[in-house]
Amino acid sequence: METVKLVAEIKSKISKLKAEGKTIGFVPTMGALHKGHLSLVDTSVKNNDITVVSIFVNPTQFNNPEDLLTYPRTIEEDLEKLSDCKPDLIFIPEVNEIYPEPDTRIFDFGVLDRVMEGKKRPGHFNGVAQVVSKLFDIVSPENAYFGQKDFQQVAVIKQMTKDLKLNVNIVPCPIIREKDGLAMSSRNVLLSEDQRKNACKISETLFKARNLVAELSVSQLKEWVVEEINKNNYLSVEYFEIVNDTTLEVINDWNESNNKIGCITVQVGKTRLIDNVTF
Ligand SMILES: Nc1ncnc2c1ncn2[C@@H]1O[C@H](COP(=O)(O)OP(=O)(O)OP(=O)(O)O)[C@@H](O)[C@H]1O
Ligand SMILES: CC(C)(CO)[C@@H](O)C(=O)[O-]
Ligand code: BAL
Repeated sequence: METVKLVAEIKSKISKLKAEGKTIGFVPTMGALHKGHLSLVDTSVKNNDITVVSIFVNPTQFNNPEDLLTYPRTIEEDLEKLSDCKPDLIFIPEVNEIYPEPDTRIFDFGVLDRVMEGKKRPGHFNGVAQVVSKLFDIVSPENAYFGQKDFQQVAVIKQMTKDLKLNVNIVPCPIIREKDGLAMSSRNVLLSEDQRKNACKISETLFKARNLVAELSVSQLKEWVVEEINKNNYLSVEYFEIVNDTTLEVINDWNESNNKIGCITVQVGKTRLIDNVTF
């Protein structure tokens, strides 16, 4: 496992590997790694000759300056955890390596960016698209691995790859959860002990909701989920939407689509957590 900081250096290493016919798998991350990230790395290592992991807290995707400032940074521990998964290259660039000048590109993802996280975090997915397109250009992967926890992000990145005609296969990977059901997330370390204990109510409620589909209409079920979670003093639902899992259009009737996903964002003190389940 080798750590590289410079764009020119990683590009040159990758072009040599490609000339030898090696396939490249890529796992972009913002660090503060947990078993969710490591599951993506394991999948890439299994399915590619070479795995590249990037650790870069991308400033252009943060709409909230305090969120950027408090985002957990644990590089030494991250490298330690990664060494067990045996990826080949770890790319840890400084901000000016990725943005030698400001990225002024504006992407249009239509509905994909107008609902849920796109609506609540203006500019967020534009920043994600900026950094991921730059990273794809640097790493030239055949396969890139993303977690389904960030369900909307996967949809946006698939669309970006199509729009920019990039030859990268986007591989969505399942959500890895803590024992009590809480979706693993780098931001979980920001929770107090009490907040952490109560946060499992989010996934618990989503799983219970799946059993209520036969009894409740879409709007009744949405109300039930929000009320159930908000009963807990530590949790405050920002939104819960049930959407078509491809178009992300909001669903008002169970028969509108076969493939439905319920996406939630919950404020736990100052920390925003997201999760989702299929319906
Ligand atoms: N619990 C999880 N299971 C599977 N993949 C995950 C999980 N958590 C994050 N990932 C994926 O890891 C990649 C990097 O995510 P990122 O570094 O933002 O971590 P994160 O845990 O999502 O942090 P946060 O949500 O606090 O930003 C993304 O593709 C993300 O979807
Ligand atoms: C894909 C990503 C690494 C881009 O900064 C980030 O949004 C993330 O960690 O999910
Ligand atoms: N995992 C998504 C990155 C973010 O919240 O900015």
